[in-house]
Amino acid sequence: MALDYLSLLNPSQAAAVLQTEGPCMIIAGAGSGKTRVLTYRIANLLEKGVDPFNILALTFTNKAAKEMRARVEKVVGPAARSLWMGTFHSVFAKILRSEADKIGYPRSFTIYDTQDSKTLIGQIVKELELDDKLYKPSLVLGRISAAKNKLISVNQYLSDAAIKADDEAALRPKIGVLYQQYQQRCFKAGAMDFDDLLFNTNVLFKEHTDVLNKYQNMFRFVMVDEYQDTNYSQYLITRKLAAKERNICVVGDDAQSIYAFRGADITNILNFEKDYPELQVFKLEQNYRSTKNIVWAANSVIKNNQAQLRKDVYSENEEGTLIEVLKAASDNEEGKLVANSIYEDKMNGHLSYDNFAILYRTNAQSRAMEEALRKLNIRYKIVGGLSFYQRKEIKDLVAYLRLTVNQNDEQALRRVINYPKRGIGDTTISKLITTADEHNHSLWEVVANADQFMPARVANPVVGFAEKIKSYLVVAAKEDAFEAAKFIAKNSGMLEELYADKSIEGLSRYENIQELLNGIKEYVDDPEREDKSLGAFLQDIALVTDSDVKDAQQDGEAVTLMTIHSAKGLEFRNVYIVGLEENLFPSQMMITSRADLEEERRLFYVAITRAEKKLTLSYATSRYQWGNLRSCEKSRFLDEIDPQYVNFKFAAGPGAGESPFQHVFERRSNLIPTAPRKTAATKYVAPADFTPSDTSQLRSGQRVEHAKFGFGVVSQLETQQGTTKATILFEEVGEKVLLLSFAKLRVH
Ligand SMILES: Nc1ncnc2c1ncn2[C@@H]1O[C@H](COP(=O)(O)OP(=O)(O)OP(=O)(O)O)[C@@H](O)[C@H]1O
Ligand SMILES: [Mg+2]
Repeated sequence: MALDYLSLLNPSQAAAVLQTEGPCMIIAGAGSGKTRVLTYRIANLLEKGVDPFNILALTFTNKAAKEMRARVEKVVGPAARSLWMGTFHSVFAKILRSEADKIGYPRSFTIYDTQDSKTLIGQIVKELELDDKLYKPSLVLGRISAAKNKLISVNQYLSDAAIKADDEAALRPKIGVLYQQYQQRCFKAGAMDFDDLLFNTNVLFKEHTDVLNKYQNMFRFVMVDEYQDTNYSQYLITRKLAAKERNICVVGDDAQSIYAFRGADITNILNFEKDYPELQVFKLEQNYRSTKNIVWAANSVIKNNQAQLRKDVYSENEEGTLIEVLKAASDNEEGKLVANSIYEDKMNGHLSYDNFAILYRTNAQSRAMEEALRKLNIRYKIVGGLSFYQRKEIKDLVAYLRLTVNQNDEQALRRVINYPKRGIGDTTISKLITTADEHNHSLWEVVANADQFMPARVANPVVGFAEKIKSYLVVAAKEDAFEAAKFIAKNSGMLEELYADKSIEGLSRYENIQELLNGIKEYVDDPEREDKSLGAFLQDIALVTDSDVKDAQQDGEAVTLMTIHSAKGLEFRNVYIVGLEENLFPSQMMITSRADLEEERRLFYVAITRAEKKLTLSYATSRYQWGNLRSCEKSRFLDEIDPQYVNFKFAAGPGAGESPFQHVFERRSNLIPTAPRKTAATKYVAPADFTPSDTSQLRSGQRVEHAKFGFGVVSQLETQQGTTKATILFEEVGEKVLLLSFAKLRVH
């Protein structure tokens, strides 16, 4: 035995690890070692001689899977590499890659991301001439997604009286029709969205018992982490797979269920008991992660929830420091307080920036934090948010790659048919789309044969485009993903177009493309990679969660910034939970019922329990929202923590609201040599995700933000020969006259 792992477990944990046959469930508190038990359980099975191909372990993020695999490898060696381990989506996408043809999809199906789905829905709404305010793509997609997660097919949706009544009551009677159209279009395009990956796996297993049998025999041992967050569709897949051998082990914590809004269903835990009467249940109550104070505080919060299985979580670790609360006058000041506190703790405790995490409710809150960290020259990485693969130029090139692998991919085709510009106008594109619809052809078929029904002048560039894509197909068939992508980037004209743009933004777009090519190179150079094709690479990136992308990009020690949702299962020495204000956390949008409030509270519980040694909470008394400064009230959650575990010392006293650290902060900024001395406290720093707005409707008097000059107000607009010049009075640099077409402004 490479490692005596049983000595690293308490008796209940060890019992759960040794119980390898039959169904078992561990529903236990945060930090009690559930994930550790799963890991060692797998190691134990392998040591008992079980073939790694017979073990399926489902985790919540790709990152968690990677970590689990690494830990198993430490115990059992390279056998760990052959385990089936990953998120539901990645594992079943892989299975569909070899079985999709049985349910009518190509094996090389495309995976539509959320943005693709929304764009497609937007197009259908337009074509059906529906009100796009009523039928917002995100809302429609939400309804479709909820239906799919409950395994409600288009036909069931259209014929279900209760659903119909619901949609009619919401004045949105056409959702069923949109679902139908959307599904048809995806199918025709050979594409599946994220929910389809699970929905279609269910269809596959239902309609093809031979296939189900094959996987039942293969996955003799099934394990699921974070079971409380599975939805019905996922529940059914695991139930079907485990039906034969009944060796299924699930671990989770009902108090950490935070995905009800996406269809996660706590009744899956209750169903589990019904499905397997012979179930073995293990209890883990000792938290090994956090100090006593943190565990006590977390318990005092969660006990306000009515809907929960009673658990007694305790810690044998040191009592630790009290939980600190920081009160700031504004969101910017909140950022400063947090950045300063991180700096001090790192210096005083000789810690690494990796020990720190800042958690927030919404992605937008990262801006103030980023600004403050940058001013103190503290490295950070953002997990989630606008990821690399969300950037326009990356999506453009990826669209070319997708189209090369699957010509029916309509979203990809539309994205690049006239990019870079090749003389195919909007009217021509509309004509192509209507022709495809009228004749029930895919858009690609129409594009490739445009010369048959369009005058040569119009058809030539369209056919030329199709010829280009066909030539990429040939290259992709004989070259690896890197060579193919490089060829496509050049031949499509994208590289040239981006290279010609010498602005800072243009340069960074060009660099991003290079970065993508670097990434593909790294992918094909991996000695363990068997399939180096473009198709394999695309599948890989379609499934990387944002967190994984950032992970791969950043190295060196850095503070982690992320939403609480993406922090699930993770742990950090020092944790900051920021923005503890009413309407932000708990979120105004999410709380319309007691159940919603309880979900927000569970989210707070998840956040608190990420901390090992020190927890800091912060809030601001005013904050910009939609361009207006609003005053804020502190979150009710702060009052729910038993006050004996909290140190409110910064919130009271004269001058409350001003930063108690202000002087410290200023002094610090000056101490750090790399921070520019004079301007450290005031100089504008553009946020990392600076995305310019559409300025076609810009009016004078409007407040704008420029990546270099900061905030300002438009004082004059002047249009001559189609070129508009804007005179803007900037707060920091004074008046500037800018050409609107180049200016890259964000309108507030
Ligand atoms: N018996 C043990 N002895 C020492 N450390 C332990 C033991 N069990 C777990 N730990 C440590 O406690 C921490 C929490 O464990 P783990 O992440 O497995 O908990 P979890 O129940 O999965 O938490 P969460 O609910 O947040 O997912 C980890 O750092 C783990 O290594
Ligand atoms: Mg865990």
